[in-house]
Amino acid sequence: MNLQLALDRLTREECLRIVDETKDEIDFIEVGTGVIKEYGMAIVREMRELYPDKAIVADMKTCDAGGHEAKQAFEAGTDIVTVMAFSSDLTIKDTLQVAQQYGKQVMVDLLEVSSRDRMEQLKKIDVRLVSLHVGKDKQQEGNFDTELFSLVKGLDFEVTVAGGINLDTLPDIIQEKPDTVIVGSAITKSENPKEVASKMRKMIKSS
Ligand SMILES: O=C(CO)[C@H](O)[C@H](O)COP(=O)(O)O
Repeated sequence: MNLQLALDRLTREECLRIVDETKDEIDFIEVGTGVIKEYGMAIVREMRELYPDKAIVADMKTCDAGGHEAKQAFEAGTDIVTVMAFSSDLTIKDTLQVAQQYGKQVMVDLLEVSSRDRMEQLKKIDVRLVSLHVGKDKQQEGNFDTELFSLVKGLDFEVTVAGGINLDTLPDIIQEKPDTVIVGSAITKSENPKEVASKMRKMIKSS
């Protein structure tokens, strides 16, 4: 199981400081959507140059022009791009095709998707990696709930999970054995990001 650090609602300087502090505790660096909107591909390129051996996720949250946006992010050095599950199949297929050309991956974000039919369709178009996700605004009604795992039960996806995950909720999530746990604010907004990331890493790696 991997730990992915999500960098959201942060300045470039804060992103660089937090990654520097936590780099030994995390497996993936996620450059968040808002950070990309602020700094563009330049910050993805900068992370690639600073951390050549770390896996980088560009949280593009693409919902159209999939091939073009994927190419932008892969050219900047990312390993994984995100595309929304509610997008047209054509958008997802184009994104997958570009990822294949670069030898990289696509993570399909399941934000607001609750239908097993959609999951079956995603399987049919060869989606491999999905993200069970409770969005930032939706977190006002509650953080990631393990009930969400029912959406992917019995389907052969690589599964990541995200949505307000913290030290208290992590143990129940680990029980469900996702491939990757994505954590943002519980680490980035804490007084000691390294300490929180380190505790999470220990819990994840000892499971
Ligand atoms: O994609 C995101 C928001 O849309 C975040 O990266 C993801 O939810 C993880 O951050 P947090 O732990 O703060 O919820």
